[in-house]
This record gives sequence, structure tokens and C-alpha cells, in this order.
Amino acid sequence: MAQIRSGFSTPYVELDRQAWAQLRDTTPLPLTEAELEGLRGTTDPTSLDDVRDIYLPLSRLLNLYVRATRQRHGAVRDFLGEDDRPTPFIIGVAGSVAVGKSTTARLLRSLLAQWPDHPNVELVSTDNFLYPNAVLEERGTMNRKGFPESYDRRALVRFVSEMKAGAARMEIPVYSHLAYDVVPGERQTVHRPDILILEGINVLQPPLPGRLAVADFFDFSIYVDAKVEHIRSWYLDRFLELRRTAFSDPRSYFHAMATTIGEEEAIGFASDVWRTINEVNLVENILPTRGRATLVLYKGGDHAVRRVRLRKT
Ligand SMILES: Nc1ncnc2c1ncn2[C@@H]1O[C@H](COP(=O)(O)OP(=O)(O)O)[C@@H](O)[C@H]1O
Ligand SMILES: CC(C)(COP(=O)(O)O)[C@@H](O)C(=O)NCCC(=O)O
Repeated sequence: MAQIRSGFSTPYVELDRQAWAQLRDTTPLPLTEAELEGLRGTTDPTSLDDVRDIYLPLSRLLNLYVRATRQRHGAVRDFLGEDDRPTPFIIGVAGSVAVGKSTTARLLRSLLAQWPDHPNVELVSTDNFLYPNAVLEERGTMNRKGFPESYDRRALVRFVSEMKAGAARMEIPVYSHLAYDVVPGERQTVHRPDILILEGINVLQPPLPGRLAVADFFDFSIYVDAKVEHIRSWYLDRFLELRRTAFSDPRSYFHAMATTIGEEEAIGFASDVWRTINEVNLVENILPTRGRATLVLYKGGDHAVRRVRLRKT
């Protein structure tokens, strides 16, 4: 089977894994198993087969997009009589908590940096723009972390628009999953890359009336999708794995989960966090943005991508 057909005209094409994999053409596989191991998130089983079948065609498509976008920018500069000024190609990576966005984003970073025409690829997560816990607590919204209003959207849009305008370097805050909070006083410097990947659950949110949203500056966007019940089980598996690893660090916000709290109670806690925060956010805010993505990766219960939907025009 190749293209999955529907009965009416559509600007989208949906391909099964096999048909998509063929679009890799001659793109080489520049990753070893050991390098892939360093890019995979906790409990994410993405394999070299997945890299070959899914991410190499995507890397090839993105390379074509970058070249075409540069040509278009050149045309506008010629029209304005302006000098050449580099501006990053911006890719958004959206999807639920625990769906595997960060693995997708890190893999793309590594593969895209192999192309000689765009070797500098920066990756930024929107969690750096979450309000600190103290602010969320003061507003009574600690249980809304990850919802659109929990981010400093003005600062996020300013960052992306200045990068798009060609800013040579920008400083942004730093979020720590270990501390479960923004790190006071710490800053990350982002130098102007050839490609900027912005990864976060809400990057495809439409703008508030009269405002801009980060997605207004994207040249390409990817939504990582899977059934809610699969993502829930990935979230719980990861929580239990983190309980065995990261949470045993005394600096971890969830340290008690690895010490005084038993496994059954920890599972109950994680299930509640999923049901009352992450699933609500997925259904109310994240899933409704899927239709806005240039490309959707549909994962099966084993994390492997089964189908790809691409917006053609
Ligand atoms: N409480 C936590 N402690 C340590 N690391 C975490 C915690 N929660 C999430 N992470 C890590 O943060 C990264 C981003 O997670 P998340 O936002 O859920 O997105 P995704 O699973 O789609 O990449 C993942 O690599 C995950 O392993
Ligand atoms: C930090 C997150 C909101 C993800 O943010 P993102 O990187 O997508 O901007 C998420 O990992 C999170 O902590 N959610 C809150 C509920 C929970 O503890 O899972």
C-alpha cells in the first residue's frame, strides 16, 4: 500500500510507513547505535530502523524546504534592494507531554546538522519560558503547568521573532526538570543558527486576538501524535523509570517519590497528574492544534511511527 486515499480533494497527503520510507531516496544514515542512544529520551525505544524509515526522509524534505525558503527570502531582499542577511529557518515540534517530542527534536537536530548547507542547528524547549513555580503558586495555577497561560508568551514570541529577524545572539531563561522549576539567575545563550527547532507542547497554539503566536514565525511544523491511552501509559512508564533514576537525586522535586512513597502510591500520584493536568491539556489545548501542523507523525502503541501526514501546499 502506498498513499492512503480519501474520497475528496485535500491539500494533505497521508502515507503509510513503507511509502514514506522510500522517500529517503539516497540520503545517507549518519548515526550509529551509540549516537542514537545519546539522543533517545527516558524509556523512548526509537530505533535505527525508525531513523532510516521516518527521520531520513524528513531530513531530506526539510533540506529541500530550507533551500526553497532561502530562495524566497533572497527574492524579497532583491525586491527591497537589501543586502543579504542570514535568518534562521524555524521548525516547531508540538505534541502531548510524554509523546516523545524531545527525541524527535534531538534526532532532527543531529540529522539536519549533517547537511553542508545548514550545519548549525539550535534546539530550544518552550519549558524555558514557563513562569517560575512561585508565580504559578501566587496565581493559584500550579496545577496548570504546561497550559498556554503558564508560559510567558510575550517573552517567547519576542525571542522567536527576534531570532527570525536575524538577531546574532539571545539570552533565555533555563528550566530544570530536576528542580521542576525555572533556575533562578541562569541563562542560556542562543547564537544565530541556520535552523532553530522550537519544541514544546503548545507551540502550535493560535495567537490571542490582536497578538502574534510563535507559530506565526514557523517555516515548518511537526505534530507528534498517538492515541491518548498509549501516551498515558508512556507517561506512567517514564514516571516509574524516573522514580528509579532521576528522582533518587536529593535535588529532585519528586525525591519523595523515590524514597518515602511506595510504588503503588507513586503510580496513583502519576495517574492523577496525568488525568487532571496533562490529559486535560492534551484534549483542550494541544490536540486542537494538530490540524495546523505541516507534518503529523502518527505513532503506534510501541512508539514506532505508522503513518505520516504532510501538507502539500
Ligand atoms: N520529572 C522529570 N524529571 C526528569 N526528567 C523529566 C521529567 N519529566 C520529563 N522529563 C524529561 O524531559 C523531557 C521532555 O519531556 P516532555 O515535555 O514530557 O516531552 P516529550 O516526552 O514529548 O519529549 C523528556 O526527555 C523527559 O524524559
Ligand atoms: C514542563 C512541561 C509542562 C513540558 O513543557 P514544554 O517543554 O512542552 O514547554 C511538562 O513536562 C510538565 O511538567 N507538565 C506538568 C505536569 C507533570 O508534572 O507532568
